[in-house]
Amino acid sequence: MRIAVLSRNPKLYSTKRLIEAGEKKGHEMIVIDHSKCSIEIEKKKPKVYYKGENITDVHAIIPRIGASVTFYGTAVVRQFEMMNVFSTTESIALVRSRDKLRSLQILSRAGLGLPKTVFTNYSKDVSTPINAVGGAPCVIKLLEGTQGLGVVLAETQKAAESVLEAFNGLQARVIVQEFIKEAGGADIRVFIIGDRVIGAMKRQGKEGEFRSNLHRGGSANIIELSDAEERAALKAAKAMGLGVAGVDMLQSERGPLILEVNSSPGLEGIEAATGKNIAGEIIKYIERNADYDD
Ligand SMILES: Nc1ncnc2c1ncn2[C@@H]1O[C@H](COP(=O)(O)OP(=O)(O)OP(=O)(O)O)[C@@H](O)[C@H]1O
Ligand SMILES: [Mg+2]
Ligand SMILES: [Mg+2]
Repeated sequence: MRIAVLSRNPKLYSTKRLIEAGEKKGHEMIVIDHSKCSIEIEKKKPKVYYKGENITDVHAIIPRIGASVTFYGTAVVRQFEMMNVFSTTESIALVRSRDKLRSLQILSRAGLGLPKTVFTNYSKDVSTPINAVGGAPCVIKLLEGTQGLGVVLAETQKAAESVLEAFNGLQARVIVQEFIKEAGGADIRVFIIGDRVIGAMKRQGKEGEFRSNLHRGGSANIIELSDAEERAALKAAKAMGLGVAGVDMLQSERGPLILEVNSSPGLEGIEAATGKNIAGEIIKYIERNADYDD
């Protein structure tokens, strides 16, 4: 098969690993920088151009679309779908996953445990949303934050109110969320491919840090999931329509609580923590699902 990894940087760990894993299984692997593609639309003849070349003979794509290029990257993925190319991430699911609020709404409908979350339209009344999640301490998150940036723990009612006032005054979109103290600065990342859990790790924030993101200095270890955690992760990925997903959850007194579902989950942390060939599993997923005759 000819498989394209949509990635802006061929040197990234995840991109390199996917290329390596695909080549090992005898596939022709190429990297396409989606931000440099152009899209041609006319009756029944969808085309993607990259570096002046019409891309015609790709059997599958693996989108690795960064948060800053979601709009254009999704358009390129959608165009490949129009060309009947199999994508490990459907464009519609990619869009869904990039909106924290929309994601939480979908997960809530699926009946999944979530930290209680409130969203208002830059409301001047800041005490009501804070009280609705149980008052301080509470978490205030920028909707478009990533890698733990834009996630604030407000420890007192006064701090929560002034942070929320500041964000609302700047017209920055934020959610106010119940703080899950018993998670102890840790979360669980579950890596899902198809309808199976491929690996899971527990990430612990560094001393004195409530955010467990590896980018914020957290550390990761392999973990055995409980049945409830495994079920919740699979259900979350399914509700979002993602075939490849990184589900983040907190362990709480009332069971697993889903934080978010990532559509381009990184491979480095999870491969290191679990010692598994996750890139190889993504290639196998393509082999099972892409339409291709030898
Ligand atoms: N409600 C909460 N209660 C306790 N801890 C939380 C809560 N929300 C987030 N955290 C901690 O903060 C970390 C970062 O939060 P979150 O995953 O929501 O934002 P993000 O990592 O910036 O988003 P993204 O993963 O999209 O980049 C989580 O991994 C978790 O450790
Ligand atoms: Mg996160
Ligand atoms: Mg994320």
